[in-house]
Amino acid sequence: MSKMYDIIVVGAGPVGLFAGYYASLRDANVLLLEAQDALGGQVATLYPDKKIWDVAGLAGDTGRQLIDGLVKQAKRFDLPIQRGRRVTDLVRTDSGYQLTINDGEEILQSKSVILATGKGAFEPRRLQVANEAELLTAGLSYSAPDLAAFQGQTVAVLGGGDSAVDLATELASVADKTYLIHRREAFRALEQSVKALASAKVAKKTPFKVSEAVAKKDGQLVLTLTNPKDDQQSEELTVDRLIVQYGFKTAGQAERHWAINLDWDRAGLQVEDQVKTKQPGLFAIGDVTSYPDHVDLIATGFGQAPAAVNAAIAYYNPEQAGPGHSSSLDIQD
Ligand SMILES: Cc1cc2nc3c(=O)[nH]c(=O)nc-3n(C[C@H](O)[C@H](O)[C@H](O)COP(=O)(O)OP(=O)(O)OC[C@H]3O[C@@H](n4cnc5c(N)ncnc54)[C@H](O)[C@@H]3O)c2cc1C
Repeated sequence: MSKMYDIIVVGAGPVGLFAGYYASLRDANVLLLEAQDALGGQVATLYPDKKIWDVAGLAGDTGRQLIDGLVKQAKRFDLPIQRGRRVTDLVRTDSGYQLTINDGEEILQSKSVILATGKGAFEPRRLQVANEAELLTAGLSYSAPDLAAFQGQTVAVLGGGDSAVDLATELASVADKTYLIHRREAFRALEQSVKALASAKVAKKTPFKVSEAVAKKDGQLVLTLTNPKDDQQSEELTVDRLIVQYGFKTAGQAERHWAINLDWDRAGLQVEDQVKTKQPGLFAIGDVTSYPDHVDLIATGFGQAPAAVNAAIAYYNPEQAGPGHSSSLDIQD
C-alpha cells in the first residue's frame, strides 16, 4: 500500500502551486502533481513574457516572474512536486481517494484531493491561410518567448486582445518597426494596456485581417492585409516576423471522463462555496471550476486556494480546522 498523503493537489499552474505552498504553510502532508514537464500552467506556457497587472502585489511583473515567485515560495518548505505525472483517473475509497498516474504507472492515495487542472490542454488559434504550416519555418509564430530576438526587426503582431496589445507595446522598444494588425478599429484589452499602446511606437493597421502571407527567398514575409468588410480594400506589408495572438482554444478536459461522479457544465466542474465538489474531501480551484459569476483569473484561484486547503484540513482533521495567519506561525526566514 502506497503512502497516504493528507492532500494531493493535481495541476501545478499558478493556482495549484499556490495551493501546494499554502498547504505546506498549514503543515499538511501534501504532494503536487503536474502532467507537463514545465510548471506554471497557462502562464508559463502561453504568456511568459506578458506583463500581469491584475494580481495583487504585482505591478507589471511578467508571467515568468510570477511563476518563478510561486516556485520559490513552494521551495521554502520543500513542497514535493512531481512533473510528468498526469492523473488519469480518480476514485473514492473508504479512507479517501485513489489517484491513477499516467494510465496505471502508479496508484497514489490521499485523504483529500484538490483539483487545479485548469481548462485542459490548450493550443493557439491559428492563422487561417492555406500555407500556414510552411510559414511556421518562415517567420510565423504564435508566441514570443525571447523579446530580445526581435531586435532590429520589422515585426507584425496580429490580434486585438490583451496579449496582442501588450506584446506589440513591449516589442516597440526592441524591434526596429512594430505593427499591430486587428480586424476591428477598437482593441479589446484592459484600458491601461490600450493607453500604453497609444504612447508606444506601434503602427496600427485596422480594420484589417491577414488574407494571404507569402514567404520571400530573402526570409521576409509579404502580408496581404484586407478589410474584413470590404475585400476591395487591401494593402501589402513586408515584415521579418509575424506573431499571431488570436488567443487559445482548449482541447478538452480529460477529467470529465473520470470514473468518479461529479457535476460538470459547459464552464467546468460545478462547486459549492466556490471550492467544494459534490464528493466529500474533493475540492476544485482555479479555471477548472464553475459557479455563478466565476471569472478565469489568477486572482480568483489565489482566493480559492486557501479556502480549499482549509476545507480539506477541516475534512480530514476537524480538530485542526480554522486557518491561522502566516504572520502568527513560527516560520524561520
Ligand atoms: C493568453 C492569456 C493571457 C492571460 N492573461 C491573464 C492576466 O493577465 N491575468 C489573469 O489573472 N489571468 C490571465 N489569464 C488567465 C489565467 O492564465 C488563468 O486564469 C490561470 O492560468 C488559471 O490557473 P490554473 O492554475 O487554474 O490553471 P492552468 O494555468 O491552466 O494550470 C493547470 C495545470 O494543471 C495541469 N494539469 C491538467 N490536467 C492535469 C492532470 N490530469 N494531471 C496533472 N496535471 C494536470 C496542466 O498541465 C497545467 O499545468 C490569461 C490566460 C491566457 C490564455
